[in-house]
This record gives sequence, C-alpha cells and structure tokens, in this order.
Amino acid sequence: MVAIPAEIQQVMREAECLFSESQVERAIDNIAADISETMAEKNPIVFSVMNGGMVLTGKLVTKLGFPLEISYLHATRFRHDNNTKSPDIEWRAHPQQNLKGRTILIVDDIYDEGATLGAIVDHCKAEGVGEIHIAVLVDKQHDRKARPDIIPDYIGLQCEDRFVFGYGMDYKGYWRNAPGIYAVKEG
Ligand SMILES: O=P(O)(O)OC[C@H]1O[C@H](OP(=O)(O)OP(=O)(O)O)[C@H](O)[C@@H]1O
Ligand SMILES: Nc1nc2[nH]cnc2c(=O)[nH]1
Repeated sequence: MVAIPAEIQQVMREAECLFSESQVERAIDNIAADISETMAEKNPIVFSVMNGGMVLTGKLVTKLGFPLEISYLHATRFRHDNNTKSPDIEWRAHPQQNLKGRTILIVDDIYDEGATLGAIVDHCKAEGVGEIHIAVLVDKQHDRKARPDIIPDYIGLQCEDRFVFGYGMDYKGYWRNAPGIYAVKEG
C-alpha cells in the first residue's frame, strides 16, 4: 500500500470552504436550466474537458432533458518540471467526432486564465464546428484572462483569486471528489 501523503490530508484540514455542497448543487441546477432554455433543439455534443470537467459533466447531463451526445476531450496546461504551469496546452485527446456544422457544449470545472478554453475553441473552429457553447462551474475573478474574446456562456459561481479544489478541481491530483469548493490556505 502506498501511504496518502501527509500534505494531502493537511491541505483539506486547513482549507477554507468557499461554497458548500448545497450552494454548488444550486449553481449546477441554474446552469442546467439556462442550457435547457438555449440548447434543447440543437442536437449538441457535450464535451467534458478531462480531467477536471468530469464531475460537472456527470452532474449536469442528467438534468438536461433533451437529446444530446456525450463525449470528452483532454487538453491540459503543460507543466514544467518544477510543476509551474505554462500558457502552452498539451493535447492528450482531440475530439474524435466530425464537428462540421455541429453545435457543441464544452464543460469544464474552472475558467481561470482561459488558455485551456482558448485552445479548445481554436481547435474546434479549425475543425468547422457550428456553434460553441461553454459551461464552467467556476469563474475565477482577476485581470489575467488570456483570451478576453472567450467568455463562458454558462457560469455557476464566481470565486476569488485563490487556488481552489473540489467538484472536479484537484489539489496535486487529489480532492477532485471534495463535496464543496475549497480554497487552499494562504501564507
Ligand atoms: O483557464 P486556465 O488557466 O487555462 O485553467 C483552467 C484549466 O486548468 C485545469 O486543468 P488542468 O490543465 O490543471 O488539468 P486537470 O483538468 O486534469 O486538472 C482546469 O480543469 C481547466 O481545464
Ligand atoms: N484545481 C485547480 N485547477 C486550476 N486550474 C486553473 N486554476 C485552478 C485552480 O484554482 N484550481
């Protein structure tokens, strides 16, 4: 057995809960209601952005009472050896479907600097996609947005400019399963 790193337990003990489970669930209900109003007739493909988008995608799709296809793509912020993130995106799985003329819904956990969503939108446009809709659980508030031209259509919650985890978002690979949105203790 490989032990759980002590840091992983400690980060949760010390974290600040920014949004409780019931607050997040309400936000997901609201996203689902908005998507249902605008996308019900559009025969969309829903793309979960792996890994972080999987929790929101799973919770969302059962609330969408209209025909849709579910799939995934994997674009991730490239990590340097020292674990800092660069603006470069590493594609691990492109969409496999023919996107020509299709309406798609991109579902991700967090819109932070926006480099990830920017690369996804650019790729899908190059593939001839019809309409692109974007849903994120959290929009992090700061003025470092890399692609001000890309604004998610459906946003669950606005969060302060701190590193957050839970509901799909990880802390060093852990706590994507946390039932709330937590901020790592600062200082
Ligand atoms: O708006 P940005 O600054 O581009 O950051 C947001 C992206 O960062 C996280 O993914 P990450 O690349 O860490 O991979 P993960 O989904 O596996 O956690 C998150 O899931 C978003 O996809
Ligand atoms: N887990 C996590 N992933 C991110 N990717 C970009 N910002 C964040 C964040 O605050 N938390």
